[in-house]
Amino acid sequence: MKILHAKQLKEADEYTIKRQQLSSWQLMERAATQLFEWLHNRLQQSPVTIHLFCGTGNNGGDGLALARLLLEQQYPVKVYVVNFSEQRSTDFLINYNKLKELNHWPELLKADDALPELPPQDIIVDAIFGQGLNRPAEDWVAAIIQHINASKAFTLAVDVPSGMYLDQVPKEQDAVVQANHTLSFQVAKLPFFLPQTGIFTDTWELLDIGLDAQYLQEVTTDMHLIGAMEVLQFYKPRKRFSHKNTYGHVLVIGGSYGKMGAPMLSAEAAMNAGAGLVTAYIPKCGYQIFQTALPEVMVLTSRHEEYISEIEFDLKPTVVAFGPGANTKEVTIRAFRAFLESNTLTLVVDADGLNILAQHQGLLSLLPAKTILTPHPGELKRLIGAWEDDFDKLAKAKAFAAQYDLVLVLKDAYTITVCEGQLYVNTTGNPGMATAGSGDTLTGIIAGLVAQQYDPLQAALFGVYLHGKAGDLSVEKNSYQALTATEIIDFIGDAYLSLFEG
Ligand SMILES: NC(=O)C1=CN([C@@H]2O[C@H](COP(=O)(O)OP(=O)(O)OC[C@H]3O[C@@H](n4cnc5c(N)ncnc54)[C@H](O)[C@@H]3O)[C@@H](O)[C@H]2O)[C@@H](O)CC1
Ligand SMILES: [K+]
Repeated sequence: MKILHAKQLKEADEYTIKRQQLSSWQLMERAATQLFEWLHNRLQQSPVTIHLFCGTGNNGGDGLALARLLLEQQYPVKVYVVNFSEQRSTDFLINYNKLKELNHWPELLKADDALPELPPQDIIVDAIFGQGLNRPAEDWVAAIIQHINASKAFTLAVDVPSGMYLDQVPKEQDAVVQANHTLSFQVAKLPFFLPQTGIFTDTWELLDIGLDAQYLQEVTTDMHLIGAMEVLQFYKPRKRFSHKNTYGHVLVIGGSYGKMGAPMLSAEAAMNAGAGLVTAYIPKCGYQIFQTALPEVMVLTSRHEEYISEIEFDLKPTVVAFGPGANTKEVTIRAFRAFLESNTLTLVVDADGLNILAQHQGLLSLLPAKTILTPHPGELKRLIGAWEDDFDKLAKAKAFAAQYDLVLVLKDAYTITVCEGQLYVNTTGNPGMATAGSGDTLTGIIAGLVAQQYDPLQAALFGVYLHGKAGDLSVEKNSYQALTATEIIDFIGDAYLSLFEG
């Protein structure tokens, strides 16, 4: 699914109005009807007081139209117009008049007005600002937002929590509505997925308001949401007439004394993701434990007992995953450099591999095209330097990925993969996955997919999706707290199966 920029969302509106021969008021009515039905389905006429805070633009217009639909069904409704501008939008005015025709007069809120009481059992609808926000709210409007946030009432935001921008982080956090749920129109918004802005709504969902399908299909964007539908488009079914060599050979290079679990998790995950063969290249001290714990995995050892001292092997892997548990000893760095100088295989680099690249940035130009790097925020900062905010982080990540022709997987609550100027936002995963070894399993899954002939970008997108889905399926049985990396591996199979359910 596409994620659109504010300008494109406006265009989608305009095309819809033109092609479906609607008035803009009718489109707003569609939006308000969807909002109404959402609430009505849940409230079933229970007499809960609904406080609607409406701005003077179209977001406010949505709020006023919703208030009318609620009043028509006898819901107790209190409407406040946050009167921040005398320039009221046309559709705001139409809906304002329609409300008055029902003999309902909204309360106008201006600077210094007393604010209404908002008891915890009531519902607040936030329709102050939508996508049109283009500067910080004035102090008295921010005070209304703070008043909403101080209430324990359930807060439902219309389109976006008021104060949230589509393309920047708000300067003042407390001038943004803290929504319990957001009902957003048709298309997902980038700030829902970023750590600094995603915090303004606990949950969100999209309401289909019938925007022009042709426009949505044809518009080109650089932001994409990746779910089951998207990964199924490049899913490769297993062939009946095939053998283990059909599905490639992953070589996992890593491990050091005390950190042998990391490459074990990667190797096992690569196996479960479907690689034909997996070999681990580790320091000698890990030999026995590897051979005992993972009978499917072949093992080569480096000469040193406790860490990788050279990388020399006499086999032809399809893909190399370097880094899990590898350590950053000088001798390991030298071995990695020598390996990179002659390597042409697709590479996945994680953990200490990323730390080595961050410390020795000259090595970056030795990476083959479309090398997959999988940094968590700390590793990313070491690689690309500090950023001002999440939007700046994405801009810097794009530039870095372009400079070295990388597939850059930015691990986070919503992992974003960056490649050739495009952002791919993953939709699976949960906070239980913030646990030791989770990243090592992701590295293994991605390598396992490259082995099966997915191109590096597809492998990264599919790998991130499967990893998150495995985590989601696992918490259904295990809870967030008890989720471990090993369980993520155990659920890779269920994650595959879930692609074909419903
Ligand atoms: N296809 C869609 O996405 C649809 C959008 N609709 C609604 O329209 C909204 C966008 O409406 P608008 O463009 O009118 O904008 P908003 O209602 O978000 O903002 C109101 C206006 O206030 C002004 N403004 C911006 N920042 C301000 C500030 N800090 N203080 C005071 N004034 C400020 C701007 O001129 C802006 O146009 C969407 O968020 C959505 O709720 C719906 O009506 C239905 C269709
Ligand atoms: K809003």
